[in-house]
Amino acid sequence: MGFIDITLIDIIDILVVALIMFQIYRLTRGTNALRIVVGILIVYLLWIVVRVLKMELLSMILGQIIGVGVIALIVVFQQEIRRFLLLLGTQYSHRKNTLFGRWFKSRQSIDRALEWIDPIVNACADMAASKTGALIVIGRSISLDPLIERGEPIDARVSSALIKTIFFKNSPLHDGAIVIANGRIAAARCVLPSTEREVVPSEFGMRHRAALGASEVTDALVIAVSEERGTISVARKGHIRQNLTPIQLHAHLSKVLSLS
Ligand SMILES: Nc1ncnc2c1ncn2[C@@H]1O[C@H](COP(=O)(O)OP(=O)(O)OP(=O)(O)O)[C@@H](O)[C@H]1O
Repeated sequence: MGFIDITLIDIIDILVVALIMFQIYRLTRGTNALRIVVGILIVYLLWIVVRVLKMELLSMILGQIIGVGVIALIVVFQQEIRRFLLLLGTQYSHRKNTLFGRWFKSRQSIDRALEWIDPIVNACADMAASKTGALIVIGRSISLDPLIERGEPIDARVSSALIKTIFFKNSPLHDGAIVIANGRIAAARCVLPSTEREVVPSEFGMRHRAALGASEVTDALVIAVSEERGTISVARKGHIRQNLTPIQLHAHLSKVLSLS
């Protein structure tokens, strides 16, 4: 074109910026952080306009604000930056799984993963029927050590009876979540990070917010059994599927965990 020269590098540049903006939107959607991002964009656009109009004083002030703002941003967005890096890691490892991992993954390890789905589903079905609240985190590729370390170590084979015993109302371990890692119940009484989203279904209390939160910062599957409603929900990648029947829960776990 005559006065605008667009090279391949420009197109890649625009696509990368669009991708970064989209990821920032995904991570901040529904939280206060989205408003902060919009505020920053407005200040930045204003700065560009002011510079084009050669308004020196205002341009200098806005320039200073943006300069200091970078440090303020790192402090304000600690959580989101962490999530962004985790998301990148997750996507990379997921891609590795799809391209090469599945080639080398033995049928044996998939069968092993499926072995402990039955006890989990049976326990959830029974706990839902008896309206026993529960929170179960099933780890995949991202390490859950930071959650496990804050809980009560268990290191036991996954069994339906053990899960129900842990969440039995009078059990000293029933509060918090259990974490299943490498096919073993690693710990109980684990405290999960709560979602910071403002918009969640009105019936969600702390248990379901914690399920969503843990699924936002890790690639784990998080099952919540509601004490109030006797329903089963599963959170994954920041999305939650509610009111699952035991059969639907089984199908969902089998599908997701076979791909781990
Ligand atoms: N951050 C957290 N990490 C782990 N467990 C949590 C967390 N927050 C709450 N819980 C668990 O959830 C229980 C309280 O759930 P609450 O009633 O507030 O949630 P809810 O989503 O309404 O669930 P329910 O439908 O079962 O009542 C706590 O007793 C605790 O066991």
